[in-house]
Amino acid sequence: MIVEYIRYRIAEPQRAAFEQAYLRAAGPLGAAEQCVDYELARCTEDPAAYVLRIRWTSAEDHLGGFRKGEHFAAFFAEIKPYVEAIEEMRHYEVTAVEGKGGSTPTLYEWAGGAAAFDRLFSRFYERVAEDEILAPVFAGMDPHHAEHVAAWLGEVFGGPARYSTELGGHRHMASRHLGRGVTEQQRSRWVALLLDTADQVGLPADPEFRGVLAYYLEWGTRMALIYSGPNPPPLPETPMPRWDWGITPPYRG
Ligand code: HEM
Repeated sequence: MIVEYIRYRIAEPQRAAFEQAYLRAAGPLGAAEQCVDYELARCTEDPAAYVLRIRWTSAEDHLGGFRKGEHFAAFFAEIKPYVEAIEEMRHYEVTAVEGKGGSTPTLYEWAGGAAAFDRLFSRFYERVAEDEILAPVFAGMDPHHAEHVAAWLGEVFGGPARYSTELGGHRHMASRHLGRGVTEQQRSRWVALLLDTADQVGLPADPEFRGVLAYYLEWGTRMALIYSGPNPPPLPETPMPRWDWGITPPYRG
């Protein structure tokens, strides 16, 4: 991913036409498979100053793909009159300094922090031990298993990086499922029992949180099934997944 910044200086008489032109240019720009997203911002202190920010899948995709592709002509036809007004047009690499602010609580905070995840998984594995479908799968389980899975989900939901720094990280977690031959029946029972336990231990029941929780559990258990099966993919060397609210941010009415 690469970020392109284009800075314009547009005098007052042309501003409305300039923004209208970009509204039309946004059609072909947004249709391009090389374009991740884009925004045009106007400076509040100096309204002649505009910055167009476009995230491209890569600089090569931008220059070789988009510029030579089917959408460029329609895009450029709209913005051509303003090329002279460009003050800067360059690609930037995002550094390690990036992140989210505190305007939206993390899923971890919303759930109730470490105590909530510990409560969820300690109760869950008590119930697993009494469940005829799941008990055999976890018969030889590590005594710290519930605590480790709580640390995993806490980190994935935006909490402290304990699983990746102290407990082996993404690769280790995936490796713990290798060769276990988890069945679809076991997987779906795991999900159903965990969601029911979330009710039992009083995790937030709002649609947004529960929607994301169910989304994560469906994804995670299907990944566990794949890793436990006969042809597992290579173990992940990537950082742990980080889950977010996606298109359903928390409702605070
Ligand atoms: C979202 C879904 C899942 C998550 C987040 C998850 C998480 C984990 C983690 C973090 C570990 C390693 C614990 C450690 O570091 O000691 C683990 C191990 C294990 N998982 Fe999962 N898992 C999921 C789904 C499943 C499913 C569906 C099954 C089977 C029905 C399963 C069976 C096991 C077993 C048997 C182990 C080894 C337990 C032990 O000996 O300690 N997992 N899981």
